Amino acid sequence: MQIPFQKMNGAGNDFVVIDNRDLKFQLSKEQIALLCDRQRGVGADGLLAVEPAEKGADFKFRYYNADGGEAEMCGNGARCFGKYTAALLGEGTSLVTFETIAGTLSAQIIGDNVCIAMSEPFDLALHTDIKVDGLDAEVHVINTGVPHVVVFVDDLKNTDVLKYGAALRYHEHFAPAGTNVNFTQVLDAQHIAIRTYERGVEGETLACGTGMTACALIHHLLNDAASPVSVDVEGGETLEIGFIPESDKPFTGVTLTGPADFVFAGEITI
Ligand SMILES: N[C@@H](CCC[C@H](N)C(=O)O)C(=O)O
Repeated sequence: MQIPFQKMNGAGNDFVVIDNRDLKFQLSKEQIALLCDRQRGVGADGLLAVEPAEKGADFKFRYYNADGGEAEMCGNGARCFGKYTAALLGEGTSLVTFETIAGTLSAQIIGDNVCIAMSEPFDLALHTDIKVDGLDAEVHVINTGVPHVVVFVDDLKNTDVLKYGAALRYHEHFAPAGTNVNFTQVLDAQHIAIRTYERGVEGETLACGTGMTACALIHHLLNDAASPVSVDVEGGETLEIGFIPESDKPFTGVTLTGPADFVFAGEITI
């Protein structure tokens, strides 16, 4: 089977994007994992497929992790998907809507950046009693489209993201679905840095959009940060999270703004 693809990058989180509007590709988990394999395939943290909308939006968004498993949403992927599908709709398109498992979202193209209107967060739990050996820090939980754990640390650079990330990702509390795990350091009231262990990649990625959203929102709840919060990611970029705090639910109006870049286009036979 020959598959034309576009390789894209959102703040160092990279994706294979395929146009499947005619649903001609029915890829298995193994085939998706092969496309994402950095030695045997194109290489990426995940695969995005553009499919026809079913609920009135412009498109349907499908996201698969590098292991071939489908996830509900991907923040950096959503920015890449927004930029890719805006180009499909024609030059000058600045707003695209798409259906994800986490709800219908929109992407606004603003110069080189893309701003995603995110789904309403849920499953918020601050100061949980979840513990892992050797990690002396509180664990906070929130779902920003996919499940996330947030741990505040004083020394992000020297935090063992792989060890503690894997311990929390596979913690019985989150079984069987598992969770993504973010370590975050407060730089100042409006500025944090994060490193993320991603479920489905089973390692650290250079950025995680839903993860930085989770960290910024919990930074607001615990430390009273105002909107927007700037977030430094391991890939070197700084992105912005906006939100409207609510009295009767965690947040509305959550936005994720950052880069989305075309890297190269190609065709692969699998
Ligand atoms: N890279 C992502 C999140 C992708 C999904 C995640 N690995 C999961 O399985 O929940 C992002 O930018 O949000």
